Amino acid sequence: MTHAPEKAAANILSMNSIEVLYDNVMLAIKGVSIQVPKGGMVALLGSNGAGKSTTLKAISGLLKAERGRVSRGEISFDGSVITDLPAQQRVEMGICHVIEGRRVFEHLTPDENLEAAAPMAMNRATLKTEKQRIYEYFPRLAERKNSQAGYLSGGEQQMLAIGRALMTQPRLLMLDEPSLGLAPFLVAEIFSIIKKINKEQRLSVLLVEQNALAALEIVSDGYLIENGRVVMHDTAQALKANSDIQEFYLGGGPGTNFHDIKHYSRRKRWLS
Ligand SMILES: Nc1ncnc2c1ncn2[C@@H]1O[C@H](COP(=O)(O)OP(=O)(O)OP(=O)(O)O)[C@@H](O)[C@H]1O
Repeated sequence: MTHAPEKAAANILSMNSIEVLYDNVMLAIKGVSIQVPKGGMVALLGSNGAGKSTTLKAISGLLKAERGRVSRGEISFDGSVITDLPAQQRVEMGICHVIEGRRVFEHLTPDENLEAAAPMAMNRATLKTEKQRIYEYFPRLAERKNSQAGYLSGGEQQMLAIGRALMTQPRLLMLDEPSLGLAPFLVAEIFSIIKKINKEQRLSVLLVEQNALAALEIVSDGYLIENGRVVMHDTAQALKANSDIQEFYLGGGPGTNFHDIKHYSRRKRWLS
């Protein structure tokens, strides 16, 4: 593993030597430690099956629904240990996990989707202000706010999924593959909005992505996970300049196809 970037800011999330077991036998995460600074934006990169989604589920508490559990290590959120807390309690603390696949209520309008995501205790005036704030970040959603969400494009549904997450007024936003299946121009649009929200609201973001090129444009630093382990952690700038990362994840090497490159010795070492 390369050296970690130096950090002065306090961390909103600290995950220390976490192991995750599925079905009591399948060790999916093997001693992962990651930190997200308050107001920071960090990426979790890696290929299919590396353990990125499992890491997010360990933080949000969604493992239980999949017969998974944290078998070792500790997770702290803003100084409090949350490793064994129920998922709902973590939501109330401000942890919001947008799972892969842009889940929205397809039969409702975007406006109704946003309202349904708001905490029960939110009053009408705040609800209106919060929706307005989200429409300002996502003008495309404002244009379609009274259409049926099921008829929105993939990019608009992803915007709505993020908008729904923002309605919960999170302190840590975790996004799982927001770029999945989207055209590059839409990925660029959505990522620049995420960056804007991070900067303007000082919202801490943990971004899981296979699209390393897009992710490294907006985060301050990133962790590379392979086979359930962190194999590299560095600043986004250093990761972009790293020849292994360029070869295997940024398409800069001799082969961009996974089947072409999987025999490279360094990556084989990461996967061992
Ligand atoms: N519910 C589950 N039960 C058993 N094994 C699982 C479960 N979910 C994931 N795994 C296994 O855990 C490992 C990590 O999977 P995970 O979904 O976290 O990877 P990922 O990096 O998010 O990959 P992808 O980008 O394909 O979603 C994989 O080997 C996967 O098969």
